[in-house]
Amino acid sequence: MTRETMIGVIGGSGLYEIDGLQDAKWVELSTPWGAPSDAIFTGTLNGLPMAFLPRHGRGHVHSPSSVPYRANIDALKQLGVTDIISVSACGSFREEMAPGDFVVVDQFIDRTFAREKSFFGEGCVAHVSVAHPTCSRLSEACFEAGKAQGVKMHNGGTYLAMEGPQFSTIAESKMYRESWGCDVIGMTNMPEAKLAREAEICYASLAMITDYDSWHPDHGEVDITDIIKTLMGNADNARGLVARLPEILDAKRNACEQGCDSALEHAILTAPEKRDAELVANLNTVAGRVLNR
Ligand SMILES: CSC[C@H]1O[C@H](OP(=O)(O)O)[C@H](O)[C@@H]1O
Ligand SMILES: Nc1ncnc2[nH]cnc12
Repeated sequence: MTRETMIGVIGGSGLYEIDGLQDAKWVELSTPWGAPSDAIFTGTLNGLPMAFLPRHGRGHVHSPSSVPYRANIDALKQLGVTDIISVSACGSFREEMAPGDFVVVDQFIDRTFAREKSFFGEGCVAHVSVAHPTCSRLSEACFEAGKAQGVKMHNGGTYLAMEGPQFSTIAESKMYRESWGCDVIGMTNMPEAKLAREAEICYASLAMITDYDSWHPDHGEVDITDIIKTLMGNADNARGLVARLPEILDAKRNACEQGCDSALEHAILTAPEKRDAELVANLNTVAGRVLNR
């Protein structure tokens, strides 16, 4: 099955707008899961359709715990987004992953606990695999685009998703780094990546390193003022990286070889006659492909 590529960029802290889109407009959408974080900026970038959504809203209104993750993914899917690039500010647990570097994340440890994590539930139960939570084809494209942009890129890394909003204690930071083998830490990629998989959208995560969290003996504790300074430079590089994606990604593509866009094929366990009609109606955008056949 060939499909038209449409890129969705979720901009994290410091990335609230992108430029260079042709025929650009802000689109307001509603979803069964509430309103998305903000209106979505749509247009084409060098011939490729693109949608940009600031995760925290313009002006940074939503905290990591209150970002409407389900509404964001549903709204991007409504627009026809096939590939999500999630851009996030992160702390680093590795000396060699320095502030200013980007990491193409390929694994997560989810320590969040105060968020809705699934579109499914009572009356329509589904279990998708997130063993490989990011799309390798899309991640590779981000890695190449970052290198072309001149950013120091790291290919692969484990992202610890914490609830926040406070940063970690030194004991937590050392545990995530030494015992759990994590590479970076942030507050937002979970449940975002899980929801993108449930919605059958390819997902890649670009972690922009802003600090060394609190484990590093020479860097002291996380300082939000330093983070913001680093974010300014990072955000320009993130915009540059995104602008290079149309040179790398095909405008039409085949089904995802990894199966991101068929994740729901056998995932729904609830028998058709036992399904909750209201939930099924709410799932129309994300799971209509399998529920309506
Ligand atoms: C600006 S420091 C903490 C803040 O930054 C990250 O946001 P995002 O992932 O949206 O870039 C982190 O997760 C926290 O929300
Ligand atoms: N050290 C850190 N911990 C959690 N989220 C972050 N975002 C940026 N730096 C972070």
